[in-house]
Amino acid sequence: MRTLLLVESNTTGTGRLFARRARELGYEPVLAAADPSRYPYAAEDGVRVVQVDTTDPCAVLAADIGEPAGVTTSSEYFIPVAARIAAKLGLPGPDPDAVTDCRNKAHQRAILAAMAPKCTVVTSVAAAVAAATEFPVVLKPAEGSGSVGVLRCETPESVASQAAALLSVTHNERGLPVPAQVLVEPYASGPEYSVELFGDVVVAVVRKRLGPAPFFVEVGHDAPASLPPSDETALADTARAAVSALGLGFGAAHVEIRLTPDGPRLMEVNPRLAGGMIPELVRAATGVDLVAAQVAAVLGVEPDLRPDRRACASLRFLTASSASVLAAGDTVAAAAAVPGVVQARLYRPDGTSVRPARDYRDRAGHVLAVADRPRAGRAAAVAGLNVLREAVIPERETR
Ligand SMILES: Nc1ncnc2c1ncn2[C@@H]1O[C@H](COP(=O)(O)OP(=O)(O)OP(=O)(O)O)[C@@H](O)[C@H]1O
Repeated sequence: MRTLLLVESNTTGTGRLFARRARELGYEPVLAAADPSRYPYAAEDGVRVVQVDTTDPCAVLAADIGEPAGVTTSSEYFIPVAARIAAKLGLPGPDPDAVTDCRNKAHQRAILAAMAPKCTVVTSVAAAVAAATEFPVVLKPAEGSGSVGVLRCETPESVASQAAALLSVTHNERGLPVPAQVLVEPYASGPEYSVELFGDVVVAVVRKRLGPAPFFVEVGHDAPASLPPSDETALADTARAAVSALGLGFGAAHVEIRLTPDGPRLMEVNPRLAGGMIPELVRAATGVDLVAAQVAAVLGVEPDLRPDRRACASLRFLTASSASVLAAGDTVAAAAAVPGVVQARLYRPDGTSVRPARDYRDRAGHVLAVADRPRAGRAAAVAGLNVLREAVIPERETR
């Protein structure tokens, strides 16, 4: 049996699509997982799961994984392990050292200094306060994703408390150790975009919408970004240059860039597909299936990156503005029935508490809309979100 080995998966968003796309290409997915209970979709979709210590490439190779024809992951945390396993098996994949280094933001900033905000890497609260000379600054952990722990700070006091909070974290949400390093950077102003690259092909430039400061929660995305061609070219050139400088270039890369008054400034290069349903957004806008392309690339199959449409797709995520509880009622069906909306979802069951969002984990659902024109796409997504929002009941109204 020809198999695709998935080394863990993301738990939200596009995780289960990797297994589905493998099957569509004629390969059977096998999911290696330390804790299979994270992935209810595996049982629902009949995906074979092998329980193993996925932090150790040798342990995975020694497990009952058959003879994979390709290896990949949709989880940020396991990109280096998947790359090492692919390399050991002589299968297509990214350079393991390049993806390992890339996951450390301090390393990234050192390589990409000319393209990114000036960054100081600190290991103590006092050093963080000393590094914050002009406000606002942004503090963030050296390793992480989904904007977890990323905070805009306006005062030395908030720098001190955020640095202390970040330095007290020793393990990430998967229980893996994280370096005791914090980045302190000047705040770069301007709208933010992501360039969705595949190899050196720009598949899409996406406009990112953020929730209220001091957090950086992605609350919406629009594709295409509808920029003047010169700005689009500047973003694409910056993304390609960054990926190349980091020694990446295999498969998908998700490159986040702010367009500041002084030109493009890199926020981050991710050596993977975008999360946050962006691959679904890109597929709705262009017809290019980035998940299928990534699965094809690791299997050594030519990925199909040809767009077959020019639609305008908009995603809007559901968040709460005060402490709330979810009660779906008929809101999902009602939001899905809004003209232009092609997908509406709530992520958690009735009765789940929802707090104002600090990072991606606090998002409670989303709406995806498609239209012929950018403004119509955005309007449909907002209209759908307004309907879905009725599922979020402020706690004060439930007392
Ligand atoms: N120096 C900065 N100036 C302005 N905004 C910043 C800066 N650094 C980070 N941000 C904002 O915070 C967001 C998250 O930062 P970063 O990408 O480093 O964290 P992350 O946890 O890897 O998030 P993600 O997985 O969403 O990319 C950025 O997309 C950007 O909006």
